[in-house]
Amino acid sequence: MSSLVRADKLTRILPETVPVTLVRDVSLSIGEGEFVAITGPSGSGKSSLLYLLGLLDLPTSGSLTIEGRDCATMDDGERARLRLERMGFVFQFHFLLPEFSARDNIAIPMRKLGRMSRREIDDRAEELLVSLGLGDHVHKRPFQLSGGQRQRVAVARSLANDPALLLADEPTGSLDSKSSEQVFATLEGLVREQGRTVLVVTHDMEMAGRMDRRIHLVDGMQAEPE
Ligand SMILES: Nc1ncnc2c1ncn2[C@@H]1O[C@H](COP(=O)(O)OP(=O)(O)OP(=O)(O)O)[C@@H](O)[C@H]1O
Repeated sequence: MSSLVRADKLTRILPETVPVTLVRDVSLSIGEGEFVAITGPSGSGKSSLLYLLGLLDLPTSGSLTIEGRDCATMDDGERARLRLERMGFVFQFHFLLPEFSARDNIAIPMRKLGRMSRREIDDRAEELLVSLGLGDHVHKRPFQLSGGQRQRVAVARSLANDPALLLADEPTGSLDSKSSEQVFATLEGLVREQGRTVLVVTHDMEMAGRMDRRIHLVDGMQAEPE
């Protein structure tokens, strides 16, 4: 299995008067098609690690390669391009634009990438919605959808540019148990049926147990899962 993400002693320290360590010496390798949980107590650095792996934050030291490319040598524009082309993000809150339909929300990253015609973009957005069981909701706006449906639209949006890596930060954290299960099943399907690579920050040990493996953090450092 080739390594999609490789981190070596990744460390992020905030340069406050008293420096704050968010992540310290995390080394990992994530292969294509893996479904990986990032777990740990509240405040252990899970989101901070995900932001580093997703190039949303920069490490203080250590190295990170994505698809064999050293991220330290990239400028802001190159990192933004890599995120847009190769990564998808899902957060605890959906961050859909309220005035746009489900389809038009999904179109946004494709328009930004600028590789397809408007027609192609609309078709792909609809296909993504259909593939996630949301074919009846193409033209609905976020307020017309349930919490779980909105989050699945956010998952569809994260897939818009066909990312190699999907990063999700507590994607079921604000959902009821039924919607959580649907969103989790959607993410699981992306790995098991489409061979995508998905990293999920989660507090939910039952969900983490259904994934391929766990990266467990305590005080910003890797630890054995309890
Ligand atoms: N900008 C910041 N300034 C100061 N401290 C911060 C900042 N960002 C994060 N922290 C602290 O760093 C630690 C790690 O935060 P992080 O959000 O990564 O943890 P987490 O494991 O994702 O937590 P949770 O499960 O509660 O979301 C926490 O103690 C947090 O309070």
